[in-house]
Amino acid sequence: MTSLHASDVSLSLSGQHILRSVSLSVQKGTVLGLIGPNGAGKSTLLRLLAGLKMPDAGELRLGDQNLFAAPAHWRARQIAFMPQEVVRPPPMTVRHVAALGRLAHGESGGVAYTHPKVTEALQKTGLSESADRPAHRLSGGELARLALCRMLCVDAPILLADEPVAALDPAHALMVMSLFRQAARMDGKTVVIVLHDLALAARFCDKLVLMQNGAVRAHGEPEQVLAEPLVRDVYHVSTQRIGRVPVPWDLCS
Ligand SMILES: Nc1ncnc2c1ncn2[C@@H]1O[C@H](COP(=O)(O)OP(=O)(O)OP(=O)(O)O)[C@@H](O)[C@H]1O
Repeated sequence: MTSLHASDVSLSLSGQHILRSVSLSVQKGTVLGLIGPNGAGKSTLLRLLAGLKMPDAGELRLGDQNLFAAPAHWRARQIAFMPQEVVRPPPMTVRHVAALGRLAHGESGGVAYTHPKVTEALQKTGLSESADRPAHRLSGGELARLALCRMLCVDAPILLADEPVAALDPAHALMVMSLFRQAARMDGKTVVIVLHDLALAARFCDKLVLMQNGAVRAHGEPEQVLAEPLVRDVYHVSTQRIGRVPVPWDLCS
């Protein structure tokens, strides 16, 4: 049930084609990286996969269930979504903000606040010691980890995260990418992550979808998708390899 599929999905906004016949599948227990240049359509596609926006054409399915035919409260328990823009929360403790993730299960107040999933998510995101701090005073990177923590508190089988490591230092970025991989491998979650860091994409994702101008330019194993000619053509950069991991090196004219 927890595989996620987009079939021939298209969307126009303000008269512009934003997504053009996009198809992809993500299997349970795998991490899919969604990569591509700024404006390629990654966030828009992720919002569609989360059921937050309907396509003009095409179909989105969770297993064999049409995403938009299912009730919203069912979707809220199946899919946890971390948006690109992390909003500074009102004056509440870190644990209170994390516990908002339990609203998907109709849980609030003390039930949510003391839920074992909240304690576990705080620990996994390195926020246990900050649990009683005011969340609105956190740094940008700490806020990003809190958004991730709240997403984990939902305990949904599908995790969709839009640039979850963009604001993180290298240690926390590695920790979060390991966390996603572990969620897929150990807990059988279905994970889709929007990423700009090609090295992290190569190392931690099972499959990559490379988007360009609202369409899928390439999809498959990281080594195929991150082949030098393709990266050069789409991103206009050359790469140097550290082992099998490509690192953007120079701008190409
Ligand atoms: N409401 C809207 N109306 C018109 N155009 C929009 C709207 N929302 C997004 N777009 C356009 O759709 C395109 C894709 O945006 P999207 O945010 O999905 O790209 P992205 O690949 O996530 O980019 P980035 O890497 O910069 O975050 C962009 O050109 C953007 O300007």
